[in-house]
Amino acid sequence: MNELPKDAPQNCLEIPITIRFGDTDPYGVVYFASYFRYCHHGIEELMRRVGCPPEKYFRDRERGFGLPIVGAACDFFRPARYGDALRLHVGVFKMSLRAITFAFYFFLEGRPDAVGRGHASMVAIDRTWRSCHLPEELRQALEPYKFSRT
Ligand SMILES: CC(C)(COP(=O)(O)OP(=O)(O)OC[C@H]1O[C@@H](n2cnc3c(N)ncnc32)[C@H](O)[C@@H]1OP(=O)(O)O)[C@@H](O)C(=O)NCCC(=O)NCCSC(=O)c1cc(O)c2ccccc2c1O
Repeated sequence: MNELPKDAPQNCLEIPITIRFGDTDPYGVVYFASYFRYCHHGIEELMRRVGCPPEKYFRDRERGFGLPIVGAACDFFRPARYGDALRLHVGVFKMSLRAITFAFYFFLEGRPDAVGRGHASMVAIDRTWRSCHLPEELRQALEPYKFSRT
């Protein structure tokens, strides 16, 4: 997403990522699909941090809603390898009444510039799998992590 700021804003949540052997390709470089798993991990950790646990909010049978991913993309600027210390910064790039776009920045220890950057969008759906309003308490809880709070 071209509109993503180059640098991670200050109000992101920072999460250490352990690179597992199985996350890498035959050259020991983190495989692209693993980054998407790290991104989802970032969403889960952010939701936990704001008091909206993913196990309750991803799929709530009682209230009848879910939060599927409708789009995701990542750019990779430098390789990360097995044994590297990776840090993920996750924040909310955009949030409307029905959809949230999270942004992700990956950093390696000792490097100021992100080695990878990406985004993923979730849409609230109702029991009929049509979009509906996000739970208001989730929107409010994520507000402090929005990139620009206008
Ligand atoms: C989810 C849909 C049913 C939405 O379609 P619908 O027609 O009802 O809604 P709109 O198209 O009008 O969109 C509403 C709202 O969302 C924004 N939006 C839609 N698509 C995108 C997108 N690609 N990127 C960004 N934003 C998007 C749109 O602009 C509107 O915003 P407003 O601001 O205007 O309100 C339908 O899209 C659908 O069924 N999609 C398929 C979803 C799917 O199969 N995904 C595959 C992966 S599933 C997955 O990975 C997954 C991950 C999880 O973490 C889950 C957690 C919990 C439950 C399920 C999960 C899950 O399946």
